[in-house]
Amino acid sequence: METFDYICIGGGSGGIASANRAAKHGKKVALIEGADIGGTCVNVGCVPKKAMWFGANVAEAIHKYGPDYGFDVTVNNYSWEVMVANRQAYIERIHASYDRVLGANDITVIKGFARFVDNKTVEVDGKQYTAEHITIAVGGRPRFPDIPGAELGIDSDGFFALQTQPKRAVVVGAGYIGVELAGVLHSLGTKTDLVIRHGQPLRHFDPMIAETLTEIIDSEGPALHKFSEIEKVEKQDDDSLKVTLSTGEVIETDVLIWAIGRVPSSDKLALENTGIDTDEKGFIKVDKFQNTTVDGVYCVGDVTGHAELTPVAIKAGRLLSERLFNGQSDAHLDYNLIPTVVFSHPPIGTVGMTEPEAEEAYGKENLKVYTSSFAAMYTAVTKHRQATKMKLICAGDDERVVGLHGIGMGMDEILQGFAVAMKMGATKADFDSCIAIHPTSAEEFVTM
Ligand SMILES: Cc1cc2nc3c(=O)[nH]c(=O)nc-3n(C[C@H](O)[C@H](O)[C@H](O)COP(=O)(O)OP(=O)(O)OC[C@H]3O[C@@H](n4cnc5c(N)ncnc54)[C@H](O)[C@@H]3O)c2cc1C
Ligand SMILES: NC(=O)c1ccc[n+]([C@@H]2O[C@H](COP(=O)([O-])OP(=O)(O)OC[C@H]3O[C@@H](n4cnc5c(N)ncnc54)[C@H](O)[C@@H]3O)[C@@H](O)[C@H]2O)c1
Repeated sequence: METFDYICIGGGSGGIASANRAAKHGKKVALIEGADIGGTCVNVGCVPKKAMWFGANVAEAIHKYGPDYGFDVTVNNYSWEVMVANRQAYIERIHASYDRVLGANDITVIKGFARFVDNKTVEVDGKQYTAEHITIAVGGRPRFPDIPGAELGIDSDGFFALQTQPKRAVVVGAGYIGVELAGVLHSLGTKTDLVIRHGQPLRHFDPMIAETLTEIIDSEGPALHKFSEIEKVEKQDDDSLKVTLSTGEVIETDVLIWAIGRVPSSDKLALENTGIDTDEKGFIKVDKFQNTTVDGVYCVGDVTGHAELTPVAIKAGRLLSERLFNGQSDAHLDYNLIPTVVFSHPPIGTVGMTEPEAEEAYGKENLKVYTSSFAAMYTAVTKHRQATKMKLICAGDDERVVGLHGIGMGMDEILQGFAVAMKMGATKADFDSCIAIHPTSAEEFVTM
């Protein structure tokens, strides 16, 4: 049995970050990864998604907005294949950079899937490893529904594996992934249908966001099928799919993409050999220090079920190593005010409470809500005017900003700085005291 100071199971966002930080503090570290280094974010998540979102924006600039800026362009061809090749080459460079850093930090990378033998021992391909400290960072995987023909569909991993552009696609799910993938496909020219169970996508976001996104999708596409579930999927003679909705509607398509949520990958760890508890969905239970129910075993990232975002996994992993190996006994992640962006068309940025959440927390009478609505200037000079909407939710006599929400072009890049201000406890007066940058969309947040 090989012994380390620290073992991280899962070479994704959380595992790599925690392993590198522990090694920086002089520890002998092993990182166990069964698939590609970088995990979900690098291989089948944030990175390839964002690359394709940029591609979709190029398509919109050429086809939708370019003509009104005076461009008379003839596009000879759009090659999905070229885009995929360049995207994957970029991902290969990220792999190489990870390998370099892990190597420079003297981290032992063990290829294979780990399972627990007992609280202190893990096994990979028949070989056993032990460490005083073990962190689980195994992330999750997409969920498939239990309906006839579900297996004929693909998930977000399958979407990134597509080597040619589908002419037609049905995307199912009203969350981040459904909205983002449907937006990308639609902008790149695939005839896209987005099927959702309720009346609006992203309905857990602030109502202004969900309403505005719905209005924009209703007018610009993709085709939105509300209050609809998929009843069955059938393969046709020409290999296309026939998708029957609960409304009786039938859609013929080339690909069906399930984006109905993800499940934690805790089920393959043989946790029954340990005292590690999970909840009923399989998420590993942790306290605020990322401790599991077993001493010396910790857990970070998506498999904890808290805020499934890459920077959250990274930060939790680094802070854990600071606590374990650098004497920072109180180091832990503050899960409040986590900013998040949905790369929809247009993008959405949100940090803090939604209006209903703030009403619940502070009482409606103690809130002041400021809003702004205008056409994004980039689109205002074209015939494709697109709304931008912003909202500030302020609480108490000092009008502390407790929620900031926006949908519109540029919102993805606008959010970060305002999130810093909110972390520092900014009030409406602080926002007002800052001089606007003109002409931008961001200035609306300081001129409401
Ligand atoms: C389509 C999509 C788009 C996304 N876009 C964004 C975005 O724009 N911004 C953002 O912040 N987040 C985004 N996310 C979420 C983000 O990818 C995750 O929150 C993040 O990757 C979680 O990191 P993690 O370390 O918990 O797990 P992961 O990154 O999933 O890494 C877990 C790793 O563990 C490995 N593993 C699993 N079981 C074992 C085992 N038994 N032994 C060894 N290794 C194992 C897996 O192979 C995997 O590599 C997106 C996710 C998806 C699916
Ligand atoms: N931009 C980003 O930061 C980004 C992008 C993608 C994913 N993520 C992260 O990954 C997580 C997972 O994303 P996701 O989109 O898979 O999950 P999600 O939980 O955001 O959305 C899943 C959606 O599927 C719906 N759904 C569930 N069962 C269904 C069924 N049987 N039929 C139809 N619809 C069904 C749900 O109502 C929900 O709207 C997100 O919560 C987010 O934290 C982040």
